[in-house]
Parts: sequence; structure tokens; C-alpha cells
Amino acid sequence: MTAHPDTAARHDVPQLDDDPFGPQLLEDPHDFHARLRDSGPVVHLPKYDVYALGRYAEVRAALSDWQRFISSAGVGLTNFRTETPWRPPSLLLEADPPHHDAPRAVLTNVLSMRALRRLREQWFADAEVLADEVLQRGGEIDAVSELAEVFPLRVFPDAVGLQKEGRENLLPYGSFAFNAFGPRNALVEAGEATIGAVSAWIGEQCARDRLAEGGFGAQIWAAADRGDITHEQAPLMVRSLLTAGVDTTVNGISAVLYSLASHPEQYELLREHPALIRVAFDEAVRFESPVQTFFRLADDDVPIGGTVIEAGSKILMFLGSANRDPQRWDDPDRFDLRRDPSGHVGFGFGLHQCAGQHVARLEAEALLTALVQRVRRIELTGTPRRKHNNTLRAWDSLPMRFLPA
Ligand code: HEM
Ligand SMILES: C=Cc1ccc(C(=O)O)cc1
Repeated sequence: MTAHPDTAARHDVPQLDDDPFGPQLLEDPHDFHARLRDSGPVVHLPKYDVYALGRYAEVRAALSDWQRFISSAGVGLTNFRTETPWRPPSLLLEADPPHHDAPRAVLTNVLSMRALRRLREQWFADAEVLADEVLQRGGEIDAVSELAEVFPLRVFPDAVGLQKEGRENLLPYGSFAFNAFGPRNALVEAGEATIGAVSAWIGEQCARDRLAEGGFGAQIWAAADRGDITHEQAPLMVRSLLTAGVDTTVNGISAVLYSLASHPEQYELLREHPALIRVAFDEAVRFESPVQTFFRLADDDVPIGGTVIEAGSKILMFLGSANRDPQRWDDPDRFDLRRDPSGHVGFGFGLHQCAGQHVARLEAEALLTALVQRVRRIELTGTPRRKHNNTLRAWDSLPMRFLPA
């Protein structure tokens, strides 16, 4: 910890000089998270002049207090009050009540567990086909490119009602959007040459006449016909699905496959007790936190953690750190299907809690159900390789062997 005389007065809190968006910490954030939690409830990061929350109690408090920790100035480093966002703000993620209310109510309805029941049988069947394909190829695969990236792209674009052509734009679009929540570093610059064309394709797919009958997209447009939202809002809400709906589940599935492969006794437990499948996914979301961070803006001088964060400050919530806070979790660094992971903040918490969490859980449940029936053991056969992203905890490669039951 280094005190900066010129700013310590303004920030009467501990300071850490780390760069949470640098390659070292993106490769392995855990040591930094421990130092962040140990330094105090609120820590200043001079690198970006933001306040950091690493403990579960303060992250949960900030997520719950949407009035004072606001989203409409952006949930990335960019402050929409003083800087121009790279794209028009999301009507959900980057909105506060009352503007947030109607779009949220519509998406909650379109993506509800009840609404997803009609997809369950098809998704389970698609997962069985994919699991059979993996075993027919001998079971030696890269679980990222041949499983975690394949299944969401097989089921989700059809559920949205997207045309078949151009779906290869979805992952790069999501990766760029998640990088863009962070600083304009090399990860963001690497995507800038192509994001224009990719964004144009994404925008075109949100138009009513591109979306198949009965899909999530058409249901959003139908909500506009009913007057639940406006017709101007409908395409942006479809854009939310395309932004948040793929890279997240790809890395959520990678997380649960990696966790099970690196804890073989947990996979055995899962095969003996398939009822633990949904717990396994949420425990993996806690353990790996595919979405690591989000920002808020202090809308007023905000008391938190025994200090006051001055109005206009950006606050960085470390969801991944909160999900491994020993003050909240017993033996937090252990992937344990016997624990109750509910209360984790991997899907956020409160007003903005993930509107697509049931979609994510259904995808994971379908795939894990197919695997536990067919695969006796999952093991790593090489060194996994991470894919750095300013917001996502992602894998580039997971060399694995799936042994048939
Ligand atoms: C493992 C998969 C996923 C993870 C870890 C995840 C994580 C999150 C988190 C942490 C938030 C809270 C953002 C905040 O508080 O500022 C969030 C919000 C959101 N997520 Fe997810 N998500 C996942 C999958 C999905 C999917 C599949 C969809 C769409 C089908 C989706 C759509 C959304 C939307 C629209 C919001 C904004 C909600 C609002 O602001 O009211 N997410 N997600
Ligand atoms: C969890 C990430 C997330 C990203 C983008 C959006 C959106 O574009 O609304 C929502 C959630």
C-alpha cells in the first residue's frame, strides 16, 4: 500500500497501486482480491482514481442501494455524465428507475422460468446430441471451442429468433462490450478495428423484420405493440440479449467444466446425485465469477464501510472477490457441491440482478444432465489457457478428456 500525499487527504482510505485490468491481475486476480479485502472495506485505486469494494458486505450493500450507487452514468469506467459512451446506453444495465422499470418488467417476463419451460425439452435434446458427438470423437477435446462455445451458440440465437447468417459476430461483439466496461487498454484497442462492422450487424438483427416468430426478440416487439414499452425501445432491448446472452454463458459453462475437471471427487458426487446439477452451476458461478466486476457512480456523498465516498466518484465492485470473501463463505477457495451457494453475487444482486440468469441456468442444466448420464470422468489433459477480458473471467482453451460411462 502506498500513500499519495496529494490524494490521501481526499481519500481517507487505504490505497493500492495495482492495475486490476492489467495482464497480471487478469491472469490471476486472487492475490490482489485478498489484499483488497484485507486493506479495508473501501480502498482507493489511484491508477484509475476509483474506489474499490472487495468485501461481500460492501459489494452487497452497493448492489442493493441503486438510489445512491447509480447505473445511469454507466457501469464501466466511462462516466456518461462527462464522457461519450461507445454505444447508446443499455435501457436496463445502464438505466435507473423510473426509466429502468418498464424494460426490466418486459425482460423479466420474456426470460422467466415459466417462459423457458417451452425450451427445456429442445435444449435437453440438443445437449444430448452434443455430448454424443464429443464421445463419438473419442472424448479428447478442447472444452471451450468444442463444448462451451458450441452449446450456447446452438440454442440461444434460435431462442432469440436470429437469422442463421452472421452469428459468428456474437462472441466478438460480447467480448468487445465486456472489455469496454474497463479502461481503454490493449484489450479494447484490439477490438476497435472490427467493432464497427460487428455492431452494425448486431443492430440490424434487432429490427422487427429480422426476428423469427415466437422468439425472445419477437416477444419484445410484441410487448411494444401492447404498449408495455415503446417501439423505439424494442431494438435496444433485443441488443441487450445479444450483448449479455452469449459470452457470459460460454464462460459460465467453461467455469463449471473447469471446476468439475479440477475436482474429480466433485464430479463423482454429481454423478451419484444429479439433483445437485443446478447447485453445481451456481457454485461454479460463485467460485469462478465469469463476470468479475461492475462499476457504479456515487450519486451523492455516500456513507459506506465507515467512510464517505464523495459524490461523482466511480466505484468498482469486485464481484469475484466478494464471492470468495472468508467473512461470508466457509473455505471460499474450495469448489464444494455440498455448500449452499445461494447469496453469491455472480449474477449481481437487487434491482439489476441478472435478467437472464434462468436462461444461463437452463443451458448449464441441459448440458450437465447430458454429460453426467454419458461421462464417467472428466479430466484435464493439458494446461488450460485463460482469455483476458476487462470484465469476464474467461478461458481460451480447456484441453480435456471425457471418459464414457
Ligand atoms: C453465467 C451467465 C451470466 C452471468 C454470470 C451474468 C451476470 C450478470 C450480472 C453480474 C449482472 C448485473 C449487472 C449490474 O448489476 O450492473 C447481469 C445483468 C444482466 N444480465 Fe446477466 N449474466 C449471465 C447471463 C445472462 C444471459 C444469458 C442474459 C440474457 C439472456 C443476461 C442478460 C442480462 C441483462 C439484460 C442484465 C441487466 C439487468 C438489469 O440491469 O436490470 N445475462 N448479469
Ligand atoms: C452482465 C452483462 C450485461 C451486459 C450488457 C447488458 C445490456 O446491454 O443490457 C446487460 C448485461
